[in-house]
Amino acid sequence: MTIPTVSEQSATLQGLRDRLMTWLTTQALPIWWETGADRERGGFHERLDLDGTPCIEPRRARVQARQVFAFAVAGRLGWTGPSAQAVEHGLTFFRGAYERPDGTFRTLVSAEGATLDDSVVLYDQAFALFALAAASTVVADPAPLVAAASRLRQRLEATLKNPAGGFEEAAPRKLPLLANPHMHLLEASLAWVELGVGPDQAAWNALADEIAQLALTRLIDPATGYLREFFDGDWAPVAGRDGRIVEPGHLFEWAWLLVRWGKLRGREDAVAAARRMAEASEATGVDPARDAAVNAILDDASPLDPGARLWPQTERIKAAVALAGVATTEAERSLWRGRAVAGIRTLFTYLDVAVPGLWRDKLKPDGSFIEEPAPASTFYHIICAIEELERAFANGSLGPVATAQAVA
Ligand SMILES: O=P(O)(O)OC[C@H]1O[C@@H](O)[C@@H](O)[C@@H](O)[C@@H]1O
Repeated sequence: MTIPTVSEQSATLQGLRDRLMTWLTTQALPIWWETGADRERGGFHERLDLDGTPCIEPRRARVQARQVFAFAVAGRLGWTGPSAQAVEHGLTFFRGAYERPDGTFRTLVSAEGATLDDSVVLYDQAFALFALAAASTVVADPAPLVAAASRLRQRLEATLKNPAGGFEEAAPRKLPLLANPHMHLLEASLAWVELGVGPDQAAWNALADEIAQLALTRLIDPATGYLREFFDGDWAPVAGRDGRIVEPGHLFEWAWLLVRWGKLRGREDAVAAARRMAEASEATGVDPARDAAVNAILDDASPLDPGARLWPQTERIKAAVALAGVATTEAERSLWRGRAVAGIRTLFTYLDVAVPGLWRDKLKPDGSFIEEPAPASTFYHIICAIEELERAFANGSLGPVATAQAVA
C-alpha cells in the first residue's frame, strides 16, 4: 500500500467534504424541512420512513431541540433554504409543548403536542440549553432565549446539583449517575461560552470547567484512558458489568469536546486525555471489517454490542478533525486526517438509501443495515460533523502542520 502524500490526503478529504456539503444542501436539508417539519401540528417528525413518509408518533424533547440546532447550523453553512423559518418553527413547538412552568423541559409529547411524560430528564435539559444557544444566533430578539437558558441552568443548579460535582439524574436521587448527559451539558455550556452573550458568562464558563474537570478526574479511568458510563453517587464506577461499559462513540464525542475545552483554557492535559481516549477508541472500538465504530465494549476491550449506529461514525469524524487540528507533527496530523477520511467514507454507506437525504441508523455485525425509518435525532450529529470539517478547512487546521502554525 502506498502512503498518500499530504496534498493527496488533503485533496481526498476536501473531495469528501464537498460531497457531504452537496448531500446536505441539496438533499438532506430540503427533505428534512419539506417533509421532516410537520406543517399541520408544528415541530418536527421523529422519523421519516425510508420512502420519505413521516411517522406520526410520540416525540422526544431531544429531537425537537436537535432539529432546531440543525437548522441554525444550516444557515451558518450557507444553505439558501428557509433556515431561520425552520428554527422559529421548531422553537415554537419546542417551547410551547415541552417547557414546564419552572423552566425545565418535559421529556415526551404526542405528535399533537399533548404531554405524554412530564418528567424532567437531565439529558433533555442539556439539549434544551443547546437549542436555545443555537436559536439565539438566528432569531431577531435573542433576549428571551438567553433568559430561558439562564433560568433553566439556575433551576438545574438549585434542584439537581451533586456536591461531588455534576448533576443528579433526579431529585430525590436516582442512581446510577450518568456520564452521557454531562457530555451534552458540556457541549451546551461551550455553546454559550463561545457565543459570549448575556449576563451569565461567568456561570457558563464555570459549568463548562466543572464538567470538564469531572471528566478528567472521575469519569476517565486513569488506567486505560477509557471513559465509563455509569457511576454511584460519589462518581465511582458502579459495581458489576454496567460499571465496565465503554461506548466508542462517546469516547470520540468526549474527545472532541475536551479538545475544544482544552484549547480554550490552555489545558494540555485535557488535550492529552482526549488524544488518549480517541486513540483507545480507534484501537479497540472500531471494527476493522466494517471500518465502523461499534456501539459498546467493556473496559477490557471485549465486545459488548457489536452493532454500529450512525452517530458514533460522526463522532469519530469530529474527534479526528479536532485532533488533527492540535497535532504538532505532520505524521500525527496525517494519522488523524486519515481517520477523518475513513470515518466519512463509512458515513456515506449509511447515507446510501433510495430517497436521497435520508439515512440508515444501524449497521449490523454482518455488514448489512436494519431496514427502518430514518431517525431525525441523527441529523444533529451529521450536520455538526460537517460544520467541524468546514471550520477546520476554513482555519487551515487540516493543512500541512507548518502552514497551520504560521497561520496561528
Ligand atoms: O439515540 P438517539 O436519540 O438517536 O441519540 C443518539 C446518541 O447521541 C449521542 O450524542 C449520545 O448522547 C448517545 O447516547 C445517543 O444515543
